[in-house]
Amino acid sequence: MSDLDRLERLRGVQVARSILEKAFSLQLTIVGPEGPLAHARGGVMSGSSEVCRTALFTREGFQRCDAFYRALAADGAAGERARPCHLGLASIAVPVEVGDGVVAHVVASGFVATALQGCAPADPATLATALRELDPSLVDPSQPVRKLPVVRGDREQVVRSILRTAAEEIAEHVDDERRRLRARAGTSPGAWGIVGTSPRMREVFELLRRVASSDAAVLITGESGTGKELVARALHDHGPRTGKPFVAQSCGAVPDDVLESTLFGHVRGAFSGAVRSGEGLFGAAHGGTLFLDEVAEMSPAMQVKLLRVLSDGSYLPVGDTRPRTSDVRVITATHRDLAAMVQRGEFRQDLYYRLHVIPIALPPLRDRTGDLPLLVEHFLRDADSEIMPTRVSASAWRCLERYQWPGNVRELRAEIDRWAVTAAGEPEIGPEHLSPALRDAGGYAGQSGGEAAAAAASGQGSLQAAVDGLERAILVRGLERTGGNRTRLARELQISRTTLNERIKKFGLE
Ligand SMILES: Nc1ncnc2c1ncn2[C@@H]1O[C@H](COP(=O)(O)OP(=O)(O)OP(=O)(O)O)[C@@H](O)[C@H]1O
Repeated sequence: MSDLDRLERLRGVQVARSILEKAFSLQLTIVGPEGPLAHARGGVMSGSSEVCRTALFTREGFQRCDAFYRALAADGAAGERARPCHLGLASIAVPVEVGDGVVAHVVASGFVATALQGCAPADPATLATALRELDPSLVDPSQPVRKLPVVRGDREQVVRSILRTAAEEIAEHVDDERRRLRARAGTSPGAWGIVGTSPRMREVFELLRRVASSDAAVLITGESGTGKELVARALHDHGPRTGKPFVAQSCGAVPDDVLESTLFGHVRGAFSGAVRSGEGLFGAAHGGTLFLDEVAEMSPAMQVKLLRVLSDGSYLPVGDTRPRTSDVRVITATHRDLAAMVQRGEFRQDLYYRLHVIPIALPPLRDRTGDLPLLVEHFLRDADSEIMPTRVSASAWRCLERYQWPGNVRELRAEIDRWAVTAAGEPEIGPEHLSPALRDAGGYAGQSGGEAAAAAASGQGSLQAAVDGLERAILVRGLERTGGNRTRLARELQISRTTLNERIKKFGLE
């Protein structure tokens, strides 16, 4: 259910609508920044007068009516206002104010006003001409024109106060909802369950805060392991669909027929092996969020099917002829440049526009190394291993910072999990405990002591390599500990200074 849907269902709004319809034959519409909800669905507003319905049945009439409401919502004028629509019919709009902003308008429209400032009483002949202009085939438009609801001066105040009551109820609801979301999400990074305080991540959090409470389509881009699924889940958890299902599916490397039945379900006998019907993910995620990862990998045929369900919420299970509908917020992600794919004709442009209403670009880890300390702390805490050191030496930090992290945060997490083995029982994490690629990045070549120990313990590799690895690790740590004081280190290791020098040279530790 979208935000506007919820507003339409508020009790105060329903009562106001019913009074306006029954006592005044007027329609009530909530108009958000994207226009009226009923229009967004391609429908006619409830209680529309016959004239409005007639006009709305033509494409041109629908577009003009929609443009009128959008202009009304975008109009910067403060306070209540009365305007004539494209047909010359009157409307009264009351703003819904939350904080210092206007989030929507509650509008009564489609009537003739006898004494409304800014709206001359509509003249039936002009109206009939306006209707015929929309569609010359309209049969005698003067008929519906005669049945137009009329609001006389004295009743206008009653209409306004009904609209105000509805607007106040909506404002209260939006305010409550915002406070609730702020309390849960806040703007603080940690509150999203996503670690990072770098400027790039702060921009991401700000975007998340703005879009979590809406149903707007979000396209998350970023290299593999940058946290795209984490972000999609955070959007779900901090939005109005929390508590409903969150379902994730990758579209990469999945054959079309499998992906189709996974997403849309199938009926019994639809394909060999389909002994019973199966609900697809669109059905399973009803009311919640469906996260489609690697959306760029979808075949053209699947792109058409996705476009359809995004357009009107309907889809066909494999082997079925009856369309189903589902209310799902779809969030998509890709590591590819979708805009460039559209240009090359590899991805449908119409689908692209549907998907990337709100683009969120996640930076690669190498572009936000300032977040490394927090991330490392976070994963060390997560690893919760009693034998793993929680301190990282300065030289190990140098490796972490210089490394390019092609696998991004996922790779960092795996690296830290590895330390539970390579650095078990050590006082701190040193370069020798890191993976070879990380050590190389920091200028510490060779096999680490931890690796050598792990290899020796598992009986893999030569004994000499294991002994060398251990010896090297002892020297590296010793040099760090003593600040490079070889006399002290030689004493500690109970070897001569000459032997120590030889060893240091052998392992290239000068
Ligand atoms: N900023 C972050 N804070 C904490 N954990 C993170 C962050 N970013 C990513 N992670 C963790 O890294 C791992 C990978 O994240 P995720 O699966 O969301 O990445 P992805 O971009 O969707 O990857 P792929 O494109 O390969 O599917 C997960 O374990 C996730 O929890």
